[in-house]
Amino acid sequence: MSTPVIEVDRLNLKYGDFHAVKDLSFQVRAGEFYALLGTNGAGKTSTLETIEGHRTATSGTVRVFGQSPRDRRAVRPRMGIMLQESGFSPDLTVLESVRLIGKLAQRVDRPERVLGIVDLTRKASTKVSQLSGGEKRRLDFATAVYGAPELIFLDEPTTGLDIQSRDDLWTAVERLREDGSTIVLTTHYLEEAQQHADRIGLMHQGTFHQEGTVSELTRTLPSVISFSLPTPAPALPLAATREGDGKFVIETFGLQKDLFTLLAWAQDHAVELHDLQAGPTRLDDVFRAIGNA
Ligand SMILES: Nc1ncnc2c1ncn2[C@@H]1O[C@H](COP(=O)(O)OP(=O)(O)OP(=O)(O)O)[C@@H](O)[C@H]1O
Repeated sequence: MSTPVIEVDRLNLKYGDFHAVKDLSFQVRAGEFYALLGTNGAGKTSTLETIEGHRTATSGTVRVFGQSPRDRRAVRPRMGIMLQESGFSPDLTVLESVRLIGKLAQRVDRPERVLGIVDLTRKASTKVSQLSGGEKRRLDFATAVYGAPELIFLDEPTTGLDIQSRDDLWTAVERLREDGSTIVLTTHYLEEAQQHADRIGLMHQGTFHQEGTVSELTRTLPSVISFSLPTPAPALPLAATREGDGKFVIETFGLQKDLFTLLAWAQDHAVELHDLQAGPTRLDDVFRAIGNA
């Protein structure tokens, strides 16, 4: 098997007496989409900054493309990093900023192509200071896209973007993946991680609370069926919790079977189930469960 793109082995990070990352180990393989998620202060940024070469580990090892991320000349041109704030000079135009990205990244590309991908072609000669928040975010995305790097870090990439821009960003990311890029995402928009990530590392207080595919993370919690009933209604065929406004919730590890039982019962009794919803656990629920663990 080929060398993983990222190897983190028993990483520890301390800020003075505070132990922010504790014995963390994980790997990201070539072409994989890995989401590093977690509660506030879990240690995601500290971990990513170490992988990106901005921070030195207190102990443990981090390898990127088999090399130390501190070896910037070897590693840096192969990674594109979209930070939460890129800090472009407000006096530069969009096109000048993209050219600067290219120089710093040391990757070959055409700035006009990159402007097209981030949908800023019409703003090429606009100064950065005059861009809207969403346009600035799309310019940040250009740092990750320029020269289609092998490894791409996306830190809260869709914050402040409208739906169209979000869809466009994910389409661009999927295209980069098709061309073989490895993606590492951090986000608090869990549905985006659920939709796009192959594997998720879920951090809490410096370590992994869970790590695995989306279905491995969500299968530990029951699926949910919810509906409202007109009153009066015959007795339900399954145990359900009654919430306010005539709403019922069934938690189940046998979603298909229980849904069938419920629908057959409704059919037999000519009962109409209002606002019927049924689905697997969402990542949000896995997160909420951390607090209850
Ligand atoms: N330079 C620093 N000095 C001292 N403590 C720090 C420093 N940077 C981070 N920390 C602490 O380390 C812990 C982990 O921080 P980190 O920014 O890595 O978390 P995070 O998972 O990215 O959080 P969030 O989701 O809130 O951005 C936090 O408790 C934070 O207060």
